[in-house]
Amino acid sequence: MLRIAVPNKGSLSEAASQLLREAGYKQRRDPRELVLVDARNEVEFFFLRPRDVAVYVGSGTVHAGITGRDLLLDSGTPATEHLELGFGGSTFRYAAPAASVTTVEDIAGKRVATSYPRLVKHHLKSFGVDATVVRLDGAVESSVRLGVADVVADVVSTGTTLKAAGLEIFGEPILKSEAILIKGPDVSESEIAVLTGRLRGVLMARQFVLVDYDVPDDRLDEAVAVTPGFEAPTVTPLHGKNWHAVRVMVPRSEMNQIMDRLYAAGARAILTTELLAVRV
Ligand SMILES: Nc1ncnc2c1ncn2[C@@H]1O[C@H](COP(=O)(O)OP(=O)(O)OP(=O)(O)O)[C@@H](O)[C@H]1O
Ligand SMILES: O=P(O)(O)OC[C@H]1O[C@H](OP(=O)(O)OP(=O)(O)O)[C@H](O)[C@@H]1O
Ligand SMILES: [Mg+2]
Repeated sequence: MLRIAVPNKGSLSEAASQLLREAGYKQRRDPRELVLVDARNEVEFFFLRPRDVAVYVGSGTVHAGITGRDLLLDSGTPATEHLELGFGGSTFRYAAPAASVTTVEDIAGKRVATSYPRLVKHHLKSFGVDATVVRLDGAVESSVRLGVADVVADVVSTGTTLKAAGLEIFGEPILKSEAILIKGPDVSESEIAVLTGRLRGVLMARQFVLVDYDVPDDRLDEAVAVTPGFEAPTVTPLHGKNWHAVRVMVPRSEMNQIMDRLYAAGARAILTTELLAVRV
């Protein structure tokens, strides 16, 4: 049975379970459940602390897991990134009280508070900067005000937490993170091919919509040029009319612009439909 680790709390937990649910897997109803067997899909889910997911996957006791790229890199385990999951996006950045520290080089000799010590030490080393890394469990932004650090290195999403703590980001992002599927060092692609295919299918169904339209034969090429699809659109003649019907996938984010352009190209009865799941 395939063993998959899922964050049991925190920012990634709900979205990870929702993604798995949409991919046809059973997910827990009670947030206190730690293990769940999905016998029909031959998968066992382990709900673990987000930070521990990479530890289990890296040690080989669990085949695959969902975590953040920042957590994977900080873990130092041999688990590897397999698939970007399109949620839990954040950047990992340095911040300090305005004007006190403005470049990575300025951190030399100072104290940096973080929950990601390995990641930060590695980054400082790559810049040749010698500094003291203070490891904290969370609420890192308070460390400067409370006098245990001069600089913080932490996850930034909206920036609200930093602002409230009177800190400003400086330097380039240390890392761009998002939720990812990771796999163990000895797990082959084929072992997790069904899981990967299903997750890709859900991500694709979220990113694309299906567009149907009718178009006069003499403007078919013009309309098809607007919606080339992946391979080629499905084009079917309409009965008793010099028109064709076209069915094609288009990016959800461009859906309305594409519908406008299709209308201008003579297409009519333009319909957009949500996709539930996709296999490509
Ligand atoms: N505000 C946020 N927006 C987006 N992603 C975030 C945010 N905060 C954390 N993350 C991401 O979530 C993952 C783990 O962070 P999370 O806060 O869920 O775990 P934790 O800090 O270990 O747990 P907890 O906060 O419950 O102690 C990381 O990959 C991080 O990048
Ligand atoms: O830029 P923002 O949108 O404000 O989000 C970033 C904050 O979210 C996370 O904190 P979390 O809630 O996980 O608390 P923690 O520090 O205790 O982990 C992260 O550690 C930052 O503090
Ligand atoms: Mg957190």
